[in-house]
Amino acid sequence: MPIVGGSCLPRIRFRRRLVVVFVLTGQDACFGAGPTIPPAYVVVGFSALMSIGGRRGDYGGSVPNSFGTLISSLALYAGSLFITVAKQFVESALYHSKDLVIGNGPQGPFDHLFELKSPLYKTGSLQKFNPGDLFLYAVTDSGMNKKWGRSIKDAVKAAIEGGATIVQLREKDAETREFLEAAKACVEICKSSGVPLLINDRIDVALACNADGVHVGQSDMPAWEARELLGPGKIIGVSCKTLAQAEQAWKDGANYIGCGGVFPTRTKAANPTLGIEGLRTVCLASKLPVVAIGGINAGNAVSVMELGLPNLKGVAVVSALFDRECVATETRNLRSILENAHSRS
Ligand SMILES: Cc1ncc(COP(=O)(O)OP(=O)(O)O)c(N)n1
Ligand SMILES: Cc1ncsc1CCOP(=O)(O)O
Repeated sequence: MPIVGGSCLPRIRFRRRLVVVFVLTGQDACFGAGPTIPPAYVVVGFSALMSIGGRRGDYGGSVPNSFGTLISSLALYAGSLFITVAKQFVESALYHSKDLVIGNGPQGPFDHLFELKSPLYKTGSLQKFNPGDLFLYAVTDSGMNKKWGRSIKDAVKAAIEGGATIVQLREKDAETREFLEAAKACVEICKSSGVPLLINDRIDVALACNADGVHVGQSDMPAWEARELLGPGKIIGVSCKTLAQAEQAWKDGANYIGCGGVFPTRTKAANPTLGIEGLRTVCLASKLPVVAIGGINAGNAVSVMELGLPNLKGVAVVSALFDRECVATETRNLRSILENAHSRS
């Protein structure tokens, strides 16, 4: 601080100069590798010095000159030191607990660890993922939308109108440039409705259109590498069929897993079916929220929701929404079925 020069200090007695120097330098000081001195330390140091300096009665009577002031200052100092040490202790415990599995439950008790360690968390710019958004996950398919004469943009608009809570652009056949243009338009639509938009597989497209995140499969870029590229504020979903894959997704910093195919589907070729029991097994082991996918429609969605597992947050659907004439109507219908089932469970 440039003003901590003797000539810049006001004309005051030596002890009070000492106090001013202490206050001005103390606010940026560090003890060894420890934390920055919080303002409370500075205040305490200030009042302690004033109480010592005050013994000779040279401060004009505005600060009480007492041993009590010194004692309460020291008590305040001890209190704030305790809070700092306790905070470090808890953060360190969370850090070292990252890979602990507690029972077989789905709770994932330390899943906020990543956010705690993130610098963005401290600046308040970390976008929090809400697992409840997985409730009705609309996953697009360019082939189906073409078949019904819809653009990706219109399909996404209709799904949101019908009540989709999150959208994924899964455009397997699209050219990159065409896909990026469509993705940018969908980002705008989703942003204005407060619905997160994820891109299937294409981290490059997700970055270019500033999507809310990506969904990756077991043969795509590993989630931890996607996380490094996207940063802590983006949503990452991983397809998982096994307990080991679910465990890995958690370790890699994913936000949720997509588990399926639960029922047989024609949308994804050569995709083994897990069945409801397979879904249950993965959900019970997963420390991340789960969305079920594969052959889910208005006729069987209730059997998925009725599993009643706390980390099974919803269903992801392609053909039951997009291989239909009216996307908004199908989405609305499925949403109401899910809500009814949810309120009963
Ligand atoms: C929510 C959700 N879950 C699973 C998948 C399947 O993803 P992936 O294994 O990458 O297969 P493709 O979608 O790429 O065929 C998904 N897309 N979404
Ligand atoms: C992408 C994907 N991953 C597992 S099953 C599946 C297809 C889901 O499509 P649909 O909802 O039409 O069965």
